[in-house]
Amino acid sequence: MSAKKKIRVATRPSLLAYTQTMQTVELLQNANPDVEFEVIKFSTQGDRVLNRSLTEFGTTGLFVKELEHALLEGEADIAIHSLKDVPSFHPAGLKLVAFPEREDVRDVFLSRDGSTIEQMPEGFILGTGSPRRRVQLADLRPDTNFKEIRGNIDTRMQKLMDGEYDAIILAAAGMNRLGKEFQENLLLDVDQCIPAIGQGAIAIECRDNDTESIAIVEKVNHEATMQAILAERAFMAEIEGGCKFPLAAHAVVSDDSMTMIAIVGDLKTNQFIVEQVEVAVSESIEKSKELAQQMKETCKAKGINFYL
Ligand SMILES: NCc1[nH]cc(CCC(=O)O)c1CC(=O)O
Repeated sequence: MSAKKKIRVATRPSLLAYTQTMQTVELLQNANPDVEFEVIKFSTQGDRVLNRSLTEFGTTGLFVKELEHALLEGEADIAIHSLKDVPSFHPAGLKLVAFPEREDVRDVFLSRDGSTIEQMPEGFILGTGSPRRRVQLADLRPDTNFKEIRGNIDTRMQKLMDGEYDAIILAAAGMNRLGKEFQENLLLDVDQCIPAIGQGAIAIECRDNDTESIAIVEKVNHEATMQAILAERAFMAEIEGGCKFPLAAHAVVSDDSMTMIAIVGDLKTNQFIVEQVEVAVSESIEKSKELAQQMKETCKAKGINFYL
């Protein structure tokens, strides 16, 4: 009998990254019972990786570079990412192959005392570093005092409990994957706070010439998820935006139709524009790009400067 095929899976070591990698490996294992999967953690430390990848891949994608480097160097066969962290520019030789079914796409408004956003006291302190969350929350509650926050989910929740903030915002997907419970009424509707491009989705990346790994990985792809996120990312690439200015797009595919709701804004003034389209799935990529162009024009006409 021939030896079992073995696939080396690259993950970041953070609790969320590792947990969602293990959950994705379980899907892969069920779909490929004869394959053995070995998970390898690649930390962000190490000058060799950092120096090389910074010049090779530019300055975005801080959470994916080490893993992509491991793929290119043949130290791993597949890499598992939060799609939200994967920039639209894609390095040569690699391919995003599969996107398992998306988790909850919504953001959670996590307050220290369980109050909803409507119930918060005047001038409450909200911890978020995301321009996307900031402009939308400022719209819902113009009296919000924003304060920068960093760190992983546990760190952020601890800072909330310590009283540094009255509320914070986290993606429901991360909370769910870590098994952290929260009040259902703290979930923000998609039209209250449009999620980030790719939010709630996992991307599995391979070397583009590694047909064997690609065949194994493709089995866990979820078609409707893939169509939706490819449309969101086409929109993002056309806008040419990262996470420095307020940008959001969320697509839902159902049967042959796709709806997309998107915002582009200006962090200086908290102004933003919202657009919604419904198109046939067959033209979703094209129409998403058109929407991006059209929104850029609207911003120009209204004097909204989103390139900062
Ligand atoms: N920017 C960090 C990040 N990247 C992916 C997730 C988890 C949720 C997801 O997979 O979309 C988070 C945390 C958060 O925004 O709360």
